[in-house]
Parts: sequence; structure tokens; C-alpha cells
Amino acid sequence: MLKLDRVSKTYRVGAFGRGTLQAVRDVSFELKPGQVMSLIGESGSGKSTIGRMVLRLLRPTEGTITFDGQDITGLRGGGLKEYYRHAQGVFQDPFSTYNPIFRADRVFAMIRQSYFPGVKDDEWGDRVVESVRSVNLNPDLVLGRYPHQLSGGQLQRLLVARALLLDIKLLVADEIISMLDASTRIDVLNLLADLKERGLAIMFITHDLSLGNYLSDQAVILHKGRIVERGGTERVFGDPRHPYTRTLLASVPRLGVRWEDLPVPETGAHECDAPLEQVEDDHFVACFDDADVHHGRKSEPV
Ligand SMILES: Nc1ncnc2c1ncn2[C@@H]1O[C@H](COP(=O)(O)OP(=O)(O)OP(=O)(O)O)[C@@H](O)[C@H]1O
Repeated sequence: MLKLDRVSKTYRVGAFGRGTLQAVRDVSFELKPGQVMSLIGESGSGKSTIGRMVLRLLRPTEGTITFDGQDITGLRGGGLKEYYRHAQGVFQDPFSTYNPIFRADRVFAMIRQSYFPGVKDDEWGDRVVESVRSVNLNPDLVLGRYPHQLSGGQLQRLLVARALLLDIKLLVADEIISMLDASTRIDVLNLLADLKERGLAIMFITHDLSLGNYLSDQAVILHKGRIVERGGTERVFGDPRHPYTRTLLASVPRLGVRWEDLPVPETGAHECDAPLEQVEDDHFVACFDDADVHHGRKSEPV
């Protein structure tokens, strides 16, 4: 359904845009309908840049992104609008999506205006109520309220409800759990699990390994804009092969382990430009300097 093929993104930076910063390097993966993929990496690893390119908010410098076989990188006007009928994003800070001087449910009216101008008031009202209920919110408590009268979790769920009014197949969820408190986190995670049950594909962007593990079928570990490891979540988390993934996993704080005993996450070492190699079924790893695990690798099929 969604396919990234050797995607890179270079930003212009510095005075007069003379410098460059390569935020994403040669990234390829595929997301199938109903799959949840976690894009996991520390701050600055390029996760959001990938999410924004998938949502066509940014264009790749190199490579192609296709959705149901169509290249989305050059979409504009009507083609882009049609794409957004099927692909929507929800971002980290829900408050920034809402205009504080308007009621929060104005986000629904904007969808109606763009996509369903012919739908009658009553029918539209029913659709909104149904969609709000489907994200486990009580319409009587949230509709008609201003953003400051709602919690971050409620605002996130309203944004998901808005996306569900469209015929979406792909949701890009960029750090949508990070700003929420523990109890609301569980609600939003469970909501994402419900969406998956309904057949939606979800690209779940997070710096939190445990969240990625909880939810996803596929895990992609990013380091400095490059994929260092990817594959079935159980394989990547159960048998991490790249030293960076191993140190990331080993760095998750655990009860009973004192902070100073935890390893320092790997950063600069082990970089290599070669394509990912397959180490077992549904498990790929970037090359690195470790003789033990080099043994028996196959090249990744293109
Ligand atoms: N518009 C931009 N112009 C220049 N550089 C940018 C721009 N957006 C992001 N970057 C840089 O690109 C790199 C990747 O950023 P990105 O936001 O994609 O990473 P991230 O993994 O999502 O990090 P975070 O979790 O902190 O948002 C970073 O070094 C960042 O500073």
C-alpha cells in the first residue's frame, strides 16, 4: 500500500541556505494494509521528516513514495486532496492544530466543506456523533467546547475522529502519545489498536521503544536518518542484531537496575553505506563491524 523506495531528504540550513543537512538517507520500506509500523529513533534521527514526506507536507530530495501504486511526491491540487481522503496525520502537540478562538469541532466542519459539501446538516451531525463515539468520546461532553476546555488526549482523539470521517487507509501518528499522561496514553494506545483491527495501516512515530513494541507488527530503527534495522517487531525486539538497536534496547530503564549501570547508547559508530542485508525471514540489518553476526546473511531483495 505505502512504499518508500530509496528516499532521502536534505534540508538547506545556515545563513542564506548555503549549508545542507541530510536528515533522511536512502530509506526504503513497505507498509501493508492493516499493519502498524513503528518508526523508532532518538531525537533528530529523521522520523518526523519521513512522516511529513509520507503526508506530502515535504518532498523527498531523492527517491519515490508510492501509495497504492501511485507516486505521491508530485501530487498537487485535486490529486493531493484525493490522497488526503485516504492518508491523514495526527501530530505530537494537539493544541497547535486547533485555533483557540474557535470551538474544537470546527475541525469537522473543515472536512465537510472540503469533502462533503452536499451532505445535509442532519446526516452530517449523525456522522460526526458516530465518529466521535468511535474514538471513545462522549459527544455531549466534547462537541461545542473550545480547545482549552478539553484535555490533550481528548483533542488527539477528536483529530482521529476527524480522520475517520474520511475514507482513510493510512494514519501517520507522530509522537501522539508523548505529551499525554499515563492514563490517557493507554486510552490513545487502545484506540490505535482498535483502528488497526478495523484494517487501517498506521505509521507510529516514536522515540519510545516500549510503545513501539506494544503496538506494532513492524519495527524500523532509525539512526541519523538511516535505517539500521527493520523487520517484524518480535524479531527486531527479540533478537536485535545491530549494535545500535541492542544498546537502545539495553538502555530502557528497568526496575532494579541502577541508572549508572545502564549502557550509554551507541551513537557515531558502525555507520556504513551498503544496503540492508537480510539476516532471517522478515528481518534486515545495516552493515556494521561485528564478525559474529555477519555470518550467513543474504542480500535484501530489491
Ligand atoms: N525544516 C528544517 N530545516 C532544517 N533542518 C531540519 C528541518 N526539519 C528538521 N531538520 C533537521 O533534520 C534532522 C531530523 O529532524 P526530524 O524532526 O525529522 O527528526 P526526529 O527524529 O523526528 O526528531 P524529534 O523526535 O526531535 O522531532 C534534525 O537534525 C533536524 O534538526
